[in-house]
Amino acid sequence: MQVFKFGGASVRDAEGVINLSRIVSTHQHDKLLIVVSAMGKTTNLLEKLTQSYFNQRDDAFDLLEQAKQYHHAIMLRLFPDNNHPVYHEVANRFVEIEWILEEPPADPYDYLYDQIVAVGELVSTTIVCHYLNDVGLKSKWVDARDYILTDNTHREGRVDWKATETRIRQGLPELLKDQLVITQGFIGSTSENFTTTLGREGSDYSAAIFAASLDAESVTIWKDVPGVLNADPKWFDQTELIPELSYLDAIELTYYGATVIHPKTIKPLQNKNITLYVKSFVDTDGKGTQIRQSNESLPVPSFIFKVNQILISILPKDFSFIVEDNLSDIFSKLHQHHIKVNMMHNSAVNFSISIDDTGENVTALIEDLGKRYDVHYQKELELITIRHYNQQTIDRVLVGKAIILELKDSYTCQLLVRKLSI
Ligand SMILES: Nc1ncnc2c1ncn2[C@@H]1O[C@H](COP(=O)(O)OP(=O)(O)O)[C@@H](O)[C@H]1O
Ligand SMILES: N[C@@H](CC(=O)OP(=O)(O)O)C(=O)O
Repeated sequence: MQVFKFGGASVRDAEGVINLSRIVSTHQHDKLLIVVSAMGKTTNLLEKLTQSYFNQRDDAFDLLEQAKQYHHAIMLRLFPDNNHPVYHEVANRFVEIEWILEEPPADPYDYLYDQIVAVGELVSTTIVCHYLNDVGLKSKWVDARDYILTDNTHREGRVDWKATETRIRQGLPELLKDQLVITQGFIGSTSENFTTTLGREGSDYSAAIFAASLDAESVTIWKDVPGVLNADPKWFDQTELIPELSYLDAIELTYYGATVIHPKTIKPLQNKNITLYVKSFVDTDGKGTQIRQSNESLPVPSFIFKVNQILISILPKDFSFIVEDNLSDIFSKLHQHHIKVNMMHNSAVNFSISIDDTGENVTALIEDLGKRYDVHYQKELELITIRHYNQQTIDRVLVGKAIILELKDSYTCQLLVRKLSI
């Protein structure tokens, strides 16, 4: 059997859903599990709605209305009969958010976030599943929360692999025998049946969880790019397609921030030796990228750009050394504030980290660190990672930039840079 994953970009409008059905129809004789994300930018919108509700601002209902209208417009194109059951089912999903909004917030933010934001995936899969059935592709809607079990770390649920594998193996092979199975990416549930999410862009990871648990032959992630390129085309012109990639290089590229695949996706597939294809949903005949076990190294240098970096330098107040005790304290604070380090460097009296400048939680971290250390920071930096670098590639990315911090090992060069004002 195979697993397909369609992200938000692929189902951002009615044409996207029609295109999905075309792709699926060419595989209708295969056993196929289809993982779908929320449509377009729905997750961002529901995230905004959650913030608005939690802070008791008055636009939460307007944002909900926007989400409803957006999906309604898509449904009008796909389901001309306005008595079609999809309208009622989707309306019921949005009612779950309305119920939450009607009471003042009494639960922690992260918990509320998961209950609200998950509706994006529940709605998109309802629409996709009805459409596939309408065009003659027999499909069964499955609630991913019945299969993917996590701990209760809301917004970053950690998968209970044993329980998840057992549920998936018990339930899904039978359903896959004579129909397509459509389910949600990104969402799971705790053992007490509370909805959790797996972290932003986590639908790729969901696809890998289902595939690994079902010993799938392959996973195909359908994207708006021809495959994995040697840089994000949004930042770099003249990108090259990487036709084949080893699991190791794919893990490294995504770890350093190549957002084309969620970083947690590769490992479960590597463990089961399942091939991952990244293909274009626009040019479906294109070869795309094949990721599998290989000793071949990356054929071309690859670039990863991360903007909006903040470099935080942490110094003990009494000019003592940065020792294990300080380091363990700093790492535990990073963990408490849910902060991922993109680059780090230490000297005897200074520990520096580059992180995404995500606003409130970074401010809280700096305040917290300030209680025990002297803390300095520089904002608006850019982190450039080059995998399989050489001097020419370094020179190419440094035009108009000044290096703040540079780290190199035999395969990877990381440059934290500031734009030079002209
Ligand atoms: N190395 C890369 N190769 C291809 N695309 C990349 C790369 N790095 C980042 N991207 C970006 O990833 C995007 C696709 O991922 P994403 O927007 O998350 O898709 P989806 O929402 O469908 O899951 C592309 O539009 C591209 O801008
Ligand atoms: N909808 C979620 C999960 C996801 O993976 O989406 P996408 O496949 O569109 O990146 C998000 O936007 O974070």
